[in-house]
Parts: sequence; structure tokens; C-alpha cells
Amino acid sequence: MQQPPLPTRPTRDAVPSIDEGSAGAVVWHRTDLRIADNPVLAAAAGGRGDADRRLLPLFVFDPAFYGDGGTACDARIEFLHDCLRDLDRQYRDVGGVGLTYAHGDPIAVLERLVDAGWDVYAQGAPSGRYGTNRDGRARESLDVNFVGGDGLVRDEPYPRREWSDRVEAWLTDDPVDWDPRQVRLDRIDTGVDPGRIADAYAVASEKTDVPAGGRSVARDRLESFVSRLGAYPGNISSPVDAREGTSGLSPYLRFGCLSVREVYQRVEEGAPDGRGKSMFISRLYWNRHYRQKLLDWPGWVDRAVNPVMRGFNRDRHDPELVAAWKAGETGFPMVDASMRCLRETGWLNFRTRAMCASLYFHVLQQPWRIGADHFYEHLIDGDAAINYTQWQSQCGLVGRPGLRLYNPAKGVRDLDPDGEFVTRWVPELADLPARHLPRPEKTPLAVQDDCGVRIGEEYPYPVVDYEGARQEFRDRYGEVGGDAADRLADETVARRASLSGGVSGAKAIAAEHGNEPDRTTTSESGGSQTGLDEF
Ligand SMILES: Cc1cc2nc3c(=O)[nH]c(=O)nc-3n(C[C@H](O)[C@H](O)[C@H](O)COP(=O)(O)OP(=O)(O)OC[C@H]3O[C@@H](n4cnc5c(N)ncnc54)[C@H](O)[C@@H]3O)c2cc1C
Repeated sequence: MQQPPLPTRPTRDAVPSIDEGSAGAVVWHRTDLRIADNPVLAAAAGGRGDADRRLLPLFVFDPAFYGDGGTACDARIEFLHDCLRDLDRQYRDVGGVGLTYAHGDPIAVLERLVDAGWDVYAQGAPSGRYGTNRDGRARESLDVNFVGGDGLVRDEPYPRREWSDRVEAWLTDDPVDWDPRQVRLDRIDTGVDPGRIADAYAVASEKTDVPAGGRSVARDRLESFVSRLGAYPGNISSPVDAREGTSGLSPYLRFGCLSVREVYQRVEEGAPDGRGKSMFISRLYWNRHYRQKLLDWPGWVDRAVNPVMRGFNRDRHDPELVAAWKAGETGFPMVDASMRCLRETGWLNFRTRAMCASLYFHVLQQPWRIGADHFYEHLIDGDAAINYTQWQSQCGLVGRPGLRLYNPAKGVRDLDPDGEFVTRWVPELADLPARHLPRPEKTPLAVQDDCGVRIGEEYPYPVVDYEGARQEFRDRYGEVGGDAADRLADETVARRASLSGGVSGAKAIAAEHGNEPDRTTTSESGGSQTGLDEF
């Protein structure tokens, strides 16, 4: 039976009016899908603290994220829907009436509520291309209260000044609280819910092994991880060990099922001191570090942060090479296995993400953004703040010295010596003796005949000559490297780069590695800080 069309926004009659003398606040949830340690909720509930204060928790399904124009795979959308059902439960568990769902352009939906006298509160988190634009419209036309309180430094000329100390102060501070008994929780019945949206947009993931979304699953994962944190350092690198051996919390942090602070405090309290704990905690700082970058310069998602690097590889765009990389058919087994695993499961560990980005940009020499967009589409944890900034760092678009070139053959030898990961995802190589998996194309023909795996038939030859392409890239990059380092001395570029050492750190790189000799650095802050970028 055909369903009636989805409503586009609540009708005027459905929206309760806020009487004069009372207050009503819409909590517009986006990527903060929890009620605990949520600064937006605390701000919306705060102040008056009397029973007249009404709160309306809201999520708006925005058509821009659904259908063909959306930037997220169906598995990420399904994960989001799980998180929303869970958020609805969280409100009910504290005596509320649940979450209001709406569908349509969020600005139009919110306008209706603002017209009825509601104030709007939302998380002021850095966002991707669409989100930045949407929030700009919301700020201008609706006077939305964008709330910080997430450890990031805002509205300061030098956000990186004593940045790590300030993040630490936030991480160790008490979580923010609100009292559901002090407010009246409201809900509008709009006839929209995640199930109806999924049907209307035919959301149907083809991925497997994707975890369920929501805060309760996230908390279970956190608890289980805390109990095995000692093994974490040994599990990070191998793509097989990492799948269960790292925390697996990234999609939950991305959708805000847990706050970074909650995770930090649980690990600090629950895990013994040691290398595992300190490595994990440094990664929580990286999470904040990359978010700070996008906050400092929203352009990270679009263009190379260093102007000298703009357009690098653009003239080499070869759709066939890009297609081979996306499909996992490049002839480099570690990269192919990873790319197929990404498409099938929506997750990769750090090392294989970095390796795939490196082969794409440094060896296939293709334009970075197409690759970054592909990751962003398929990752369940796809987070604009981390994905695009990581891509730029990995590709060398910042203009720092030292290329992060990963050798995929070495990757097999170091990370998957028995070929477990490679043959799981590239089954056509399953019968090839493991010692040939790093470079299948070099397998003697007699061995190929014996095992029945013929390179060039069952599995492709490398789509480019690895050593030649890598050297070519080094030469090309070397030609612009000094100019790129020089540009870091430019205050605007240095601010955009948002390095952990601040503007002075960027200028120091220019002084040491640029072409222009004897540049003196002027100091912006208390000097460079921990090398959060150095991994
Ligand atoms: C090209 C590229 C793209 C990436 N895109 C994303 C992305 O879209 N979303 C995302 O969450 N991570 C991204 N990462 C970082 C990293 O790979 C993932 O955070 C990690 O693999 C997630 O698994 P986990 O939660 O089990 O990690 P754990 O090792 O358990 O780490 C815990 C948390 O720390 C943070 N973290 C860990 N490593 C990093 C890092 N290198 N940079 C920033 N934060 C980090 C994440 O929030 C992570 O959930 C990317 C890395 C690269 C190289």
C-alpha cells in the first residue's frame, strides 16, 4: 500500500505557543545524541529552573542527507536512526515524553517554532560543507543559540595558545548536568519517525558487520574496552587485531552518543595507568585537535589548506584509476583489501586508512578530494572534522616537511604476514602462497600455474608502476615543498593550518624548511606544544 507523503514541517496548530512570561526552548539535536553531559540541554534548561520552563527536544530529518544527493551511505543513516531511537528512550527514561521528529529544511521547521515563541538551542560544533551553510542560515535568520562547552576554543585570536592545557581542564571538569524535574518536557506528534523516513527514502544498507547505534551500545563498548585497554597498543596496527582491539567508539563519538569527556573520565577512573591508557587518551586529544582545526577554518573540507598545494594532481585526474581504487582493484593487495573492507563494513583502522589515502594521492596521483569524499560516504564514523583534515595531513597538503608515504607491500609484510586480512577481502588471492602476497605480480609463472592464481587474470597487475610513480611524486612534490613551507609564514595560512604549535609553530616550519633564507619567527604564544600532529 502506498504511504502518504511525508509531512514537511509541523502544522501551525500542532506547535504549542509559548505564553508571555514563560519560556520555551527547543533543543535542536544534531550530532549530540545523548542527554547526559550535553551542554546544549544544560543551557536550554538552565536559568529559570522553574516548572514553567518548557523544553522541546527535536531532531529534523533533512532531505539533503537522504536520497541520491546525500553524502552518507545507508549504513551510516541506519546507525543514526538507531541513535535517535535510543535518544527518544533516554528522554522517556527520565520521565519525558520523548523526542519530536520533524522532516524538511531545518530552517523552515525551526521558523515555525520560533514564530510560536520558542527559543532554539543547538550545539555549535564545526560541521561539513552543508552543515556550515545551514548553521549560518540558522544563525542569521533565527537567532539560534549555538552552544560550545565541548572543549574547543572559540572566538579568540590565538585559539592554540595553551590549547592542550585548556582541553585538559575541560576533560577533567565535571560533566554538565540538568534536572529533568525542573522543566516540562514537551513533544509534538508529527507523524514522522525513523522507520517512516527509512521507508520513504528506501534506506537499506548493504553493509555487514556494522554495529548498532545508540548510547546504551556505546556504554557497553566503553566498559568492555576499559577492561582490555592493556592490549590496545598491540592491537592498533594490524587491521585484523584492530577490529576488536581498538575501542570501536568512533561512530558513537561522531554522533555524540557519548561525550569525549565521559570517555576520558571513564578510562581515567577504570583503567590502570600504562601505555594503553596514555595512548588512548592521546587519541581523545587528537579527536579534539582535528575538530579545533575545522572550527578554525571550515575550508578544510574543500580546498588544500596551503595555497601552494591547491590543484596538485588535478591535471592527472584519471577516472579509471579512481574507479580501480574505489573498487579495490589496483593490484596492491593491502590497499585493495582495505578498500573492499571499507565498502563492505564502513570501518578501517587508522593505519589502513592512511595507507589507502597515501596510495591514492602519492602513487596513483589523483585529486585528494574525490578520495576523501569516498571515505566520507562509506565510513560509519565519517566525521568531516577528522576525515578531511586527516586526508590533507596524510597527503601533505599542509606543507609541513616529511611525506607520509606508506608502502603497501611492506604493509602486508608488517601488518598481515599470514595474509588473513588480504585473503578475507581479496579471495581471488586465497590460493597464492602468503610470501607472494606483498607483490603478487612478482610471483614466478610456475608458482602461478601451480596454485591456479594467474596475475593479470584472476587479480590485476598493479595499475601503475609503484617505484616509478612514487619517485615521480617525490620529484613533483619536492619542486613545490619549499614554496609550501614558505606559505606557512603567512599569518592567514598559519591560522588556517591550525597546527598544535600555533602560528609560531607554522612560522618555525617556514623558517626551517622554506626557500626564503633567514626568516625570523615572531612569537604568537608560549611556544610549541605537544606534537599532536606528529603521527
Ligand atoms: C584518512 C583518514 C581518515 C579518517 N577519518 C576519520 C573519520 O572520518 N572519523 C573518525 O572518527 N576518525 C577518522 N580517522 C581517524 C582514525 O582512523 C579513527 O578515529 C579510528 O580508526 C577509529 O577507530 P576507534 O574508535 O576504534 O579508534 P581508537 O583507537 O579506539 O581511538 C579512540 C578515538 O580517538 C579518536 N581518534 C583515534 N585516532 C584518531 C586520529 N588519528 N585522529 C583523530 N582522532 C582520532 C577517535 O575519536 C576514536 O574513536 C581517519 C584517519 C585517516 C588516516
